[in-house]
Amino acid sequence: MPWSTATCSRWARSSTCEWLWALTTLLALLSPLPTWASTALQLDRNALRTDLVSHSATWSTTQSNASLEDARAAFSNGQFAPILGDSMNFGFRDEVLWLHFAVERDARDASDWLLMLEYPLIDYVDLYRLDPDGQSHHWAGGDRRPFSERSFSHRYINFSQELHAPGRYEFYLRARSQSSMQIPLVWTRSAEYFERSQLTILGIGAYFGILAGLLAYNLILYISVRDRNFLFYVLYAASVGWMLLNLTGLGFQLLWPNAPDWNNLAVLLSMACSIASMTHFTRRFLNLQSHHPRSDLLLQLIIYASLVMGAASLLLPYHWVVRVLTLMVFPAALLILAVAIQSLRQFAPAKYFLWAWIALLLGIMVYASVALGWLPKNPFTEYSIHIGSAAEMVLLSFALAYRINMLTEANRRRLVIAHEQLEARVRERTHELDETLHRLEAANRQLRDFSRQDGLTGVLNRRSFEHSLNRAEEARVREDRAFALLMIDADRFKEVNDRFGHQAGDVALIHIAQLLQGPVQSAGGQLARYGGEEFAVILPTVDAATAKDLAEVLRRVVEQSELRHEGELLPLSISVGVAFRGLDAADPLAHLVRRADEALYRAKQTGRNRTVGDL
Ligand SMILES: Nc1nc2c(ncn2[C@@H]2O[C@H](COP(=O)(O)OP(=O)(O)OP(=O)(O)O)[C@@H](O)[C@H]2O)c(=O)[nH]1
Repeated sequence: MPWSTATCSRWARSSTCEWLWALTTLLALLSPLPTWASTALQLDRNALRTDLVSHSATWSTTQSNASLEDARAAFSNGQFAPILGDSMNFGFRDEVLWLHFAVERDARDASDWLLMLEYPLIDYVDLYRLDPDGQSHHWAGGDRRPFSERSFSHRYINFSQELHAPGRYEFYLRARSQSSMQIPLVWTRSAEYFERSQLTILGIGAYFGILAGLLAYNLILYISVRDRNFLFYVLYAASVGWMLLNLTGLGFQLLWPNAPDWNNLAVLLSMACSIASMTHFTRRFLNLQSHHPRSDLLLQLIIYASLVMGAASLLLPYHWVVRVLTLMVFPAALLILAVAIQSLRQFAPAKYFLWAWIALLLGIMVYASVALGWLPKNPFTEYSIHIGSAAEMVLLSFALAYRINMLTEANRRRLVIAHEQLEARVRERTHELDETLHRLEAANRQLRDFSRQDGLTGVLNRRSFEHSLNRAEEARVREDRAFALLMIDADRFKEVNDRFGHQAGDVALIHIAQLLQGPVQSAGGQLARYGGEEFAVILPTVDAATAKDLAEVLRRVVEQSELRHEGELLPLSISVGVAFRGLDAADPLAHLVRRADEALYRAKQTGRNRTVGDL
C-alpha cells in the first residue's frame, strides 16, 4: 500500500507520540511529493475544520531575530517553499520556521474562528495577521510562555480569530522549538472544535482514571503486603502517567500553567523515569538477576543510561537529551519483549507480563496501521496507544497479583510440608520420650522395690522395716491404732547350712518367707527380713492375744511344711517372740524391739519351735 500524505499527517499530529518522532519523520520522507497549492482558504460556513497544510508555505531561516517585515520580504521574494508531504512535522531543527497562509472571508461569513496548533510542545509561537484594511495584529503563544497567554485554556496552542470585515487576511506564523517541530495547524470554529473534543476528553480522562485506580490499588497492596514489586509497579505507572500528562499538554494546562520552564524539563525527566522504572520493574518481576543475568546486565545499562540522561536534562540542551531518550525507547522495548519470551519457560507469571507488553505494542501497531491507512480511523484506533497502555497496566497488575499468589501458594506448600515434617518429628520424639519415660518409670519402680525389698526373699528389707515401724508408731499415737511386733528366727539354721549347703539354706529362707507372707498379709500385717535368718512382722491389732495367735499360726505353718533338698527333708521350724504396743505405751519405740527380741530369746531358751509373748 502506498504512503498516503494524509495518514502521515495524522500520525505526526499525535501529541502523545513525541518519542515516535523519528518514525514519523521517516514516513514523511518516504511520501511522494505533493502538489502544492498556495491558495487562500475560502471560509465556508460549512467547512468546520480545515487542515492548513495545503494552504501553507514555509521559510526556514537561521536569523533568529527576523521580523514580520523580513518574513513579508522573504515571501515576496519567493523564499517561502511548499511543504513536503502532507505532514506539518518538520523534525528537530535549530532554525526559526515561518509559515504563511491566507484566509478569504466573504460577506456572509460569521465570526468565532479559531486557529489551533494541535501539538502542545512548541516552545515559541508568534502569529501575525494582516487585515484587508492594512491593520496588523500579533499573538504570542508556545509552551515556554505562560499558559494564560492562550485564547482558550486548552492543552493545544490556540489563537481565537475575529475576522470583522470581508476580504483577504494574511497570516505569518513564526515558530521556534527545541522539541520536534510539529505544527499541524487547523482552522476551525471554536464552538464546533470544543464540542468535538468531548469524546477525546472522555477517553483521556478514562485513561488517567484507570491509571490512577491501578496506582492507588497497587500502592495499598504494597503497604499491606510489603512486596517491593508493587512499589516498582506504582513508580512505573506514575512515571508513565506523568509522561503522558506532559506529552498531551495536560500537565501544563492543569498543574503548572505558570511554570513553562519546568513544563519542558518535566517532559525529559518523565521520559527518563518511565524508561528506568519500566526496565527496573521488568528486572524485578521476571527475577532476571537469577534467571537471565546477561539480559539483566543489559537492562541495568539502560536504567543507568536513562537516569544519567534524566540528570543531564538539567544541564544539556533539550533537543540533545530528547533525541537520546527517544532512541533508547527502541532497544529497551525490544529487549523487554525478548526477556519476557525468554522467561516463559522458567517463570509462569512471565506469560501475563508478555501479554501486557504485547498489549502496549499492539496499541502502537494499531496506531501505526491507522497512520498507514491500513485501518480506519475511529475513537478506538485513534486512541489505541492509550488503550494499549491502559490494557498493559491492567494486565501488569494482574500479573503482579498472579505472581504474588503463586509465590504465596509455593510458600504455603513449603510451610505445610515443613509443618508436616515437624509434626512427624515431634510425634517421633514424643513417642521416643514416652518410651523412655516408661522405661524410666519401670526402672524407678524396680529401683524403689529393690531399695525396699530384700534381695533374697522378696519381702521388705531391714530399712523398710524401720520405716514401717515408725509409721505404725505414728498411726498409733495419732490415730489410736495399737500394734504388735513379732520377731521370728529360723531354728538351728546353721545346721541346715552345714548339712545341706548354703544354697539349700537360701532356698529354705525363701521358703519360710513365702510361708509367712500369706497369713501376715491376710491379717493386714507387714513381713520383713530383719537380718540373716531372722524375720519381723508388724501387725496392726487391738490386743496382744490376736498377735500371739498369729505367731502361733506362723510357727505351725513352718513346722508343718515340707521342704526337700536332693530328696532329703529339711528340718524347718521357727521361734517367735511377740511384743504388743498398746495405746497407753509411753516408752521409746526401741523398747518394743528389745522386748520382742527378749521374748524370742526366751523362746529359744525354752526349746525353740515355740512362741513367747512379752505381753
Ligand atoms: N544360707 C544362708 N545362711 C544364712 C544366711 N544368713 C545367716 N545364715 C546362717 O544362719 C546361721 C545362723 O546361725 P546361728 O546364729 O548360730 O543360729 P542357729 O544355728 O540358727 O541356732 P539358733 O538360732 O540358736 O536356733 C549361720 O550359720 C549363718 O551363716 C543366709 O542369707 N543364707
